[in-house]
Amino acid sequence: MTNLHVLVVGGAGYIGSHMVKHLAKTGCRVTTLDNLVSGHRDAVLHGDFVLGDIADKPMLQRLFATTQFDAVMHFASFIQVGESVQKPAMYYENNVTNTLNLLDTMRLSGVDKFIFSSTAATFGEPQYSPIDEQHPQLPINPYGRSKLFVERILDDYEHAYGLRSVCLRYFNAAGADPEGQLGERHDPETHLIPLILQAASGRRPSISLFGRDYDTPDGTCIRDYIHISDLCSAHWLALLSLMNGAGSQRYNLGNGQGFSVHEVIDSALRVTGRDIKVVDALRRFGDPARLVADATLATQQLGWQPRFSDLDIMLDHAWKWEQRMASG
Ligand SMILES: NC(=O)c1ccc[n+]([C@@H]2O[C@H](COP(=O)([O-])OP(=O)(O)OC[C@H]3O[C@@H](n4cnc5c(N)ncnc54)[C@H](O)[C@@H]3O)[C@@H](O)[C@H]2O)c1
Ligand SMILES: O=c1ccn([C@@H]2O[C@H](COP(=O)(O)OP(=O)(O)O[C@H]3O[C@H](CO)[C@H](O)[C@H](O)[C@H]3O)[C@@H](O)[C@H]2O)c(=O)[nH]1
Repeated sequence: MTNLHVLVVGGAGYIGSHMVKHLAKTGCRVTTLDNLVSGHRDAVLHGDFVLGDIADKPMLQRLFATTQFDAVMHFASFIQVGESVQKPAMYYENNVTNTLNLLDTMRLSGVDKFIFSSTAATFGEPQYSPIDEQHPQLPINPYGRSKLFVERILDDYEHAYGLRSVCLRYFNAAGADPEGQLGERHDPETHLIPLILQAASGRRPSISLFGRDYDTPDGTCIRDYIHISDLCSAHWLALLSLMNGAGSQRYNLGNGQGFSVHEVIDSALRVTGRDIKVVDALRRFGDPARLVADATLATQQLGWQPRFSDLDIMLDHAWKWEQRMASG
């Protein structure tokens, strides 16, 4: 299926830009729609680029009236948990209201396949581990709730309008393009791995370690890091399943293997060979001790197999990108 035309909303961001490259490699036609609020124009390496905001309904209507898309992948949202607690209105507006603009334009234009970036944050405090799709979804912050609302809206839109969707609940996206062309470039950066690597490259004086008193073997939080390339392959398989007529699906995406903050720092020390100054800090509000995915359903139903589950490989790819950034 290489003659598909896919609209990638948020394709100038970290995950979206890798997806654009992945789709182009498969031979798909790709259009990126992004307002560049946090994305980068030079991260869109393939296809057409439309500068626009999904808040702008007339712009969406014009875009869908002039171009026939086979499917939409939606990466655009605000993504910081802490900020969502301070500014919930901003999060609900961009992540929910604006997503509704996109969905309504799609249904009125007859585009009925949608792949949505959901998150582990829809689950809230884990009741058991690893977290499968049956786990209750009880988010504890506006960011997680905004994503869960969209999941629920999508259930209703399939029922009423036949709009089929795959919600992919990523755990911790990590790594960078193995060919070194793309990587993570958030500003401000809040994610652990790029922050550690910025401390290694000298772009930051140190990394703060948020809490050593969690109920985990070394006292630091455990997360399930998933390589960006593996996220892209899951999106591709999800798209194929919708193209083949499957109904809506929801999948948790991770490696099923958790690494503590301490283990991530150790990996960065091995991979970079640099000194990394670690400063102990208080717990960050709202961080569960352990978040690990059970991604069995995605492996069984989509045939998805993560290729880069080795933590050092994720760090190595991210380090190559960080060295590029550090050298300007
Ligand atoms: N990074 C992670 O670990 C992670 C984990 C779980 C889920 N997610 C989800 O994956 C998606 C992508 O995350 P990311 O890390 O690539 O984020 P990102 O901030 O790098 O990318 C988001 C992109 O969307 C664009 N955008 C935002 N609002 C827009 C709007 N109204 N109109 C048009 N474009 C808009 C931004 O300019 C940016 O290019 C997000 O929806 C996020 O919630 C990310
Ligand atoms: O400077 C830092 C940054 C992070 N951490 C720790 O490192 C771990 C990972 O933190 P990240 O900020 O990298 O990632 P999160 O697990 O908080 O967030 C990820 O998972 C969330 C779901 O729970 C959201 O989806 C979010 O977008 C996604 O990046 C956490 O234990 C955090 O406390 C530190 O010790 N120091």
